[in-house]
Amino acid sequence: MTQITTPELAELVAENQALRSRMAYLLEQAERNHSIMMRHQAFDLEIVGSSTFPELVGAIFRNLPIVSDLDAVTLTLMDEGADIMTVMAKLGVDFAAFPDLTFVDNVEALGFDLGRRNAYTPPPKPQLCMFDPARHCHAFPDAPARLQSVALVPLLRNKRIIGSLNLGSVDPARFTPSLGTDFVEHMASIIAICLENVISNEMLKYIGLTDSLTGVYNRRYLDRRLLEEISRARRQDYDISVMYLDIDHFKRVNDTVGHHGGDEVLREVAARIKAELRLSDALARFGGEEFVVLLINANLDSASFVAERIRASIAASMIEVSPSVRVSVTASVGVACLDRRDNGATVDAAAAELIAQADSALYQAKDSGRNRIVSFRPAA
Ligand SMILES: Nc1nc2c(ncn2[C@@H]2O[C@H](COP(=O)(O)OP(=O)(O)OP(=O)(O)O)[C@@H](O)[C@H]2O)c(=O)[nH]1
Repeated sequence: MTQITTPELAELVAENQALRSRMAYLLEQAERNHSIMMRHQAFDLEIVGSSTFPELVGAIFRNLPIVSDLDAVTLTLMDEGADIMTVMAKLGVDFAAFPDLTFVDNVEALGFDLGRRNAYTPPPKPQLCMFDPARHCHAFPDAPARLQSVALVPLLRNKRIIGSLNLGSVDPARFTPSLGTDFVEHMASIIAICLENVISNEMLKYIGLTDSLTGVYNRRYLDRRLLEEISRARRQDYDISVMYLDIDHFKRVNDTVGHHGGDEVLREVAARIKAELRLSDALARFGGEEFVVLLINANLDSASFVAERIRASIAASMIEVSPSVRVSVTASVGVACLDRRDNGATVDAAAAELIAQADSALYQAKDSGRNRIVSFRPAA
């Protein structure tokens, strides 16, 4: 039997200790990686589950800095023609709540190295580099102090660049050109899918709620909104009114200037009505040459006052339907205010009643000569 000498024993003990501490270190690393992976999985699940644009963008800005231990996260989205911004604003998205979200109207403004591109050119790679305020001011409009290194990661859908996910750190070694980009590319691909998904959902929602000719809301939207507003007005005890507007002798307008000219008149009338309203009011085309306006926090007198302003603005000047053709139009308006003494009626019944009252006032306006407003006065 061989004897272990004291020095050999000491060496073995030291080796054992080194192995133990190495194993403890590896275990700690594995646990850390596991917890990072779990956090990222939870993040992925949250963004995949976001059904609206503000929900998704909010989740990214709120969680990604924590999950990925970042000091700045911003998003730049491609929005040629400002369609996304317009639709989101119409759907009530408050952009002031997302200062780290910006839009550009051309892909060059994203700052990627695009070179000469054709259908076969691979998509641009993420840029990992030191933060340069002059070069990166668009990606980080509100860069935190001491920002040192950044990653600008293209958001790609079917090789199309839909934007850029911009990550920043105060650690200069966090994003360097020599670092692998698989991880950030994977993260950006999930974010890109989610963004494309919610944006197209919001677009569909918008198309389903708006009138394609005039761009104002359609009847479906107003019917739904009216129910919500009646419930809220009852709860919070304020007045809401409805205005039913019909262009006078519109058949004659069409006969005179043609159907396209008539369409132009409808657009201009919608614009003139809108110009007299507050942001909280809702304007819808109910069909044909009829528009309905829902006025929030307006009693019969103030709604009638707004209606008179609208009537006057439509009658005030001729509408140019083409460079050489102009036409004069007038409109009749019926106005009614929600009767809040009648709290027993269901919200549906109250909505139908309110519209019917405005409609009957409109008929009176037509009957008594057109180009006028009539307010519905309920029996005392
Ligand atoms: N250009 C255009 N015309 C439309 C549209 N929808 C409905 N109309 C026309 O609107 C006209 C409505 O005519 P009427 O309902 O008879 O009413 P009016 O001529 O406005 O007469 P009063 O309402 O009684 O003042 C019809 O000629 C429809 O063809 C549209 O989207 N575009």
